[in-house]
Amino acid sequence: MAKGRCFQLDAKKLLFVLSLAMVCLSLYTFLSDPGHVAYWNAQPSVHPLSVAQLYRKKNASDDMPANASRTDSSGTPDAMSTNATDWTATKRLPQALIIGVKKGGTRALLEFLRLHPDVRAAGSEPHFFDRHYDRGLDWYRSLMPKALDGQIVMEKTPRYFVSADSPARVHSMSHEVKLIVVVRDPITRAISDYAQIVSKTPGVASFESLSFRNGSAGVEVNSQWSPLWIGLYAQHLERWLAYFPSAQLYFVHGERLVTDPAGEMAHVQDFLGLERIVTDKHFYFNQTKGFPCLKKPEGSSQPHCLGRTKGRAHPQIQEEAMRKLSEFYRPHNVRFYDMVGKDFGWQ
Ligand SMILES: Nc1ncnc2c1ncn2[C@@H]1O[C@H](COP(=O)(O)OS(=O)(=O)O)[C@@H](OP(=O)(O)O)[C@H]1O
Repeated sequence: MAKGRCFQLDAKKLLFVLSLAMVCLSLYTFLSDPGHVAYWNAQPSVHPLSVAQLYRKKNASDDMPANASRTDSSGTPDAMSTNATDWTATKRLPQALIIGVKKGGTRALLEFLRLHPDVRAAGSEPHFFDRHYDRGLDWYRSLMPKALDGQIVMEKTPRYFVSADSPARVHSMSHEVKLIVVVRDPITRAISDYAQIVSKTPGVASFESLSFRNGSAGVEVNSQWSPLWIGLYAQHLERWLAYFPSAQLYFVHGERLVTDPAGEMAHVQDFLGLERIVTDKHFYFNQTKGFPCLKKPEGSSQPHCLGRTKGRAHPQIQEEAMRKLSEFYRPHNVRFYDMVGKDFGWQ
């Protein structure tokens, strides 16, 4: 009888141990399934390290960041991540915009910024706030590349700077968005704009004849002509300052972006709160092009210069016209320097 009871107790213990083992086994199987881990890591996935930091850790021996090694064709991180389930890339609205100016060097700036592992940028100009606003924010978001938490999403549309509706619309998307404007001597900018017009519309009237018209007080500057009107930076900036504090805007010196790209990029990275990863190591001066080019652009290991539409030959403008335009822009430029607290040195 006692023997039988003892056997009954042992059987109970055995059953208990077996059940415990089953529970442990199920728990182990559950946790080691990546699907479940991904579930627990479901977005928003906040990684304690920025992509730049992870990039450096993993590529300590390689001094050239190239987004290509981190993304597949859809822009989804792959090869770089040590554990793919740590990463959840999503499409987000931009936190920074290059809003202008047309012909200021906006494409160059965007391409330079794309070298940064913490930047994800839309390739073409969305023109959302000036032309396609009625398509809605979901449409706009769909144009953005996928980005990880910690990465800054950006786009460039130089028309925004001069578009009357854009400041209010951008503000209603985000009060905190960072705004970058690449500015360049308004006269050179106008000539660059004109060179583009000529390339698209051969036979167009001369720059001089479009720049001036007969007014009541004799020949006057035709400030309504778009290439000249865009250069009235102070006037356009006023509209943005009605919505955003000046600390939220950064003005890139367009001329210096050509002569000292790394120096300008240091300021831009600081403004965006990024580590200074894009440096002089990334640029070389291409004598044939006459501009700085990239040693290894995003998505390629080959040196790359911007295309033929960037760095066009400018027509020679008559001295008298240059003098009059310089006189015309002087007070506008001075006002602009006062507004931004920086003298760009345009004559
Ligand atoms: N690295 C590099 N390579 C080539 N071009 C460079 C570079 N950096 C600045 N720039 C200047 O960029 C000018 C074109 O400006 P944008 O890109 O803003 O033009 S656009 O508004 O998008 O059409 C373009 O103007 P143009 O020289 O008049 O063609 C260039 O002067």
